[in-house]
Amino acid sequence: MAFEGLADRLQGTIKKITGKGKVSEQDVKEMTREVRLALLEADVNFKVVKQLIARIKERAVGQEVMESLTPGQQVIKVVKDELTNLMGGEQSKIAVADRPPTVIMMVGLQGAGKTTTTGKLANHLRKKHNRNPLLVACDVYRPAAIKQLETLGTQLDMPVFSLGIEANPVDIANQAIAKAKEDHNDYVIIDTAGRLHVDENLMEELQQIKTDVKPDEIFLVVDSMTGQDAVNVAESFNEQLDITGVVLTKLDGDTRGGAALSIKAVTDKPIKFAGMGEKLDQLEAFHPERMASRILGMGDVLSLIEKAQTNVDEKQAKELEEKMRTMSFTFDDFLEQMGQVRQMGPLDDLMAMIPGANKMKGLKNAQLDESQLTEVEAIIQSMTKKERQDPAIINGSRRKRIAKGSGTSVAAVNRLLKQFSEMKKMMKQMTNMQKGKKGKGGFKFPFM
Ligand SMILES: Nc1nc2c(ncn2[C@@H]2O[C@H](COP(=O)(O)OP(=O)(O)OP(=O)(O)O)[C@@H](O)[C@H]2O)c(=O)[nH]1
Repeated sequence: MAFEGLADRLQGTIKKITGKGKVSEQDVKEMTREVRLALLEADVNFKVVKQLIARIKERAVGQEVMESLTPGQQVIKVVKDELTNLMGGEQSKIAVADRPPTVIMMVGLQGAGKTTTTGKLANHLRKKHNRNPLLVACDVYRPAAIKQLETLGTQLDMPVFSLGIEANPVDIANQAIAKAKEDHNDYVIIDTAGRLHVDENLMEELQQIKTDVKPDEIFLVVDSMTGQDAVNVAESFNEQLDITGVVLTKLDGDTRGGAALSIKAVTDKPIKFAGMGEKLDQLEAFHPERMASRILGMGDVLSLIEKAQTNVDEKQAKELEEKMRTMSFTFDDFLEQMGQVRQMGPLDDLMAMIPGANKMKGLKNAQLDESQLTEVEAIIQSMTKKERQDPAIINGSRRKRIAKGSGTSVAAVNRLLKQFSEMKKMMKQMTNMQKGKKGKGGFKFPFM
């Protein structure tokens, strides 16, 4: 899970100070020392750490904390603010050219995930912004790279412009832009060549494309798992190309987060997007504040809601809400609900967005296991239609049969039936509470 190692350490540290009614300078000193160590261990650039700690210290012993009624919490707010600022403060939006098409040039080293990200970005622009991009294959040194982009284009059902490996990348880019104007593509995303290392010839070629094409954005794609190496690569590309933003890939596997926390401070260029998996819909706009929240275990409810809005069918959600209110929610609905939650991505990532979920005892290793979801689905599928609607009729011998049919155990079946009945009880209580408050039910199912 992204930032897991860093998050674990920081959360332990801040827990100690959160509840304090009084915060002494000594407390702040101890906390900042631990934060400093946690960040260095996460491979955050040491200069960046030094400056950050100085700012946290200054604010944490300042008036805003000392005169506050909840100094412990106020200190954590300072840490969160400063982490947010470190990652760029506000979310940085993607450019829109006055006259279409908007041209985005993708640059980066080989293997960083440039081509995959080109596809993901095109998908994001279409899904979230209703745009109609043209993808351009400018990596003429590797025929496989052109093929890879064409395959992505087919998967996404999007046009890909290529002139094979004989043409000059500057010509390809120019002709692609002319074609985009003709075909009314409002974005042109150029996938350029990568190299194993920062190399003079490559930079010259990229500079030529830049001078000729005048892109609205130059996105550097870096692999976040490479930590400070990614920061050094970003520094070189920025010096030579004056990039406009960074896309951090493979953040899903980056438990440390050193690149994410250092890149903005070192290059002064914002992180625009984060790659959270290999699939084409696993690209997220980068929100510094939400990321800081996740690192500090405060959850990221906004991203969760946005994910739910994209992946959960609104009509089905309304129907489900109605069923819950009228208490006619069955195992069939439960199965459907699970399917929708699954579409939202790996459970671990979802849980990281729920405030405090990582602190719930047993949740981390027990209930987050995908195989358990599969088990639950198998059990429900082994019930008869009648049983799914009214699980109270499932007696001892049926429990055994269901366990056998689903390849699980009677204990697992019993557990699920118990959980379901408890969930219904809880729904009833919540519905009653809502009724008491508003006179009318308005219960919302989690994730919706
Ligand atoms: N887990 C994970 N894998 C990713 C992500 N982004 C890219 N990858 C994987 O990283 C590998 C390299 O990606 P490519 O897109 O082929 O790399 P590239 O930078 O275009 O490489 P060149 O075309 O050689 O320059 C592929 O296996 C991708 O699936 C991400 O956000 N998360």
